[in-house]
Amino acid sequence: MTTGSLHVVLTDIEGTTSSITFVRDVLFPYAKQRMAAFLHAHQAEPVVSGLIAEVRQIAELPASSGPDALAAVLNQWADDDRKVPPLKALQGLIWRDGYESGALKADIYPDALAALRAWDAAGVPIYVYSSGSVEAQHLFFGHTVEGDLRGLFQDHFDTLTGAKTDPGSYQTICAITGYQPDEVLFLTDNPAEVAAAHHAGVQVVAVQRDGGAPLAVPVGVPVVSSFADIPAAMQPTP
Ligand SMILES: CSCCC(=O)C(=O)COP(=O)(O)O
Ligand SMILES: [Mg+2]
Repeated sequence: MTTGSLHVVLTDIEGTTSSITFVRDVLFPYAKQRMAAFLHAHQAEPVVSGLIAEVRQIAELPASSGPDALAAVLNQWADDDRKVPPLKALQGLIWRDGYESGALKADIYPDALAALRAWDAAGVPIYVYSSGSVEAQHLFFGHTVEGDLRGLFQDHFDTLTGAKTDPGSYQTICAITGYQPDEVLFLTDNPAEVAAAHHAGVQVVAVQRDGGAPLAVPVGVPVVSSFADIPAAMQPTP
């Protein structure tokens, strides 16, 4: 743990700022139920057709595979919570309608919102790193139960920057944002992400929400159940 040397926040979404329940029980089913129809309707559009080509390549499907076969693969990936970039991008495209119609409203833990607002007010830059696509992250924070929160964030990263379980991804984010790893406070609920960021030299606080099973984290990494419990020595300053 360091004192007074943290100058930027990098946060995960699902299980950290916001509940796993909303993502798994609301967002994922919403996309799953609409995946086949979405592919049928939009397969000729350049963005969607590029994503379909990626799915075919990753799943080793023939070029003749149609929307129903593709949707079956994509929905299985979603059920397995695979963080495959074209799946995450397609989910984001499908969620757009739900957010814009008001059918979807993202949640955010009150303690997370309070801390994010306080850091932002103090001039601490806040970045998001989630497996959800950058597009999905904008939609998520643009349509929360607390209104449009996009202004809190400096920028967003997704798995196009690299897997969240790869230490190199955190080094890439540091290079892009211009911070040294030990200046970055990363918040996440995922032990594999904790380990990867810690390995990269990033300062990590593990977040364990809703009384889940104890997180196995490297020695010295604090585990909190609320952003309000982030140790004073790890509070970022501008
Ligand atoms: C941007 S909201 C959707 C979240 C999502 O699709 C996901 O896979 C959650 O991943 P995270 O890295 O935020 O735990
Ligand atoms: Mg998470």
